[in-house]
Amino acid sequence: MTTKSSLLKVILLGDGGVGKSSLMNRYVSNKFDSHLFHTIGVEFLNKELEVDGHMVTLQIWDTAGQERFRSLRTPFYRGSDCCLLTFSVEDNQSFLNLNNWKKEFAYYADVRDPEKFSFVVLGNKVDVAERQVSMEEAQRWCQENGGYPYFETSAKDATNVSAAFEEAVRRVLSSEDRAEHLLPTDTVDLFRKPRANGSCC
Ligand SMILES: Nc1nc2c(ncn2[C@@H]2O[C@H](COP(=O)(O)OP(=O)(O)OP(=O)(O)O)[C@@H](O)[C@H]2O)c(=O)[nH]1
Repeated sequence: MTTKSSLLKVILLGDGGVGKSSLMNRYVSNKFDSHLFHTIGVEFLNKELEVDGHMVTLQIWDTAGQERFRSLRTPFYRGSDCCLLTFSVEDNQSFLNLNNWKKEFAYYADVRDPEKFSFVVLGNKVDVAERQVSMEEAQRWCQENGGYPYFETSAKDATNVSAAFEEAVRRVLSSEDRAEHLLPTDTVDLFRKPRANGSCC
């Protein structure tokens, strides 16, 4: 087991109101607020965890999904190790918009090959009775877009929230340039080069 912790940046993207802030708060603080305000710009929280023997400091960036905050969020995409594309299963438009979110991320994060980047897709609010997006539809979209892992989550009742974030870490650690991600958190690598499937600041 490694004793030093690696720093990984994970970013949550998706339409306003799909539950990005709620997923982050559930995962980091194990709390849920049914009256959250919209995020303005970006916010981030850190969480330490161990995945398959690796100590990791996960830096989770929560972004504003509303279109009017686009220019405030996009500068923070660069350097992400994994992107959690989030929609709400009770809102079909938020599912249809996943393509736009993927494109926006790839453009501003300077990702050359989105099929190889570590995207994970979250269908949130599975606790609601009336869904507009089926699990099969979402899985099909993931298959057609590079075979991204798909998780049906609920920030409200905590379904699959930890599993989704842990999968994000596994994807990054098992990616081709794994060694690059194992820098301890107290190290600044001045020579860090842009990754083949992503970018860094
Ligand atoms: N039923 C249910 N409601 C949820 C869930 N997750 C979030 N919500 C509710 O959905 C609303 C929006 O949640 P947020 O977490 O603020 O959504 P967001 O994606 O961060 O929104 P922006 O900040 O505008 O981008 C809030 O009222 C939450 O309480 C969930 O899993 N189930």
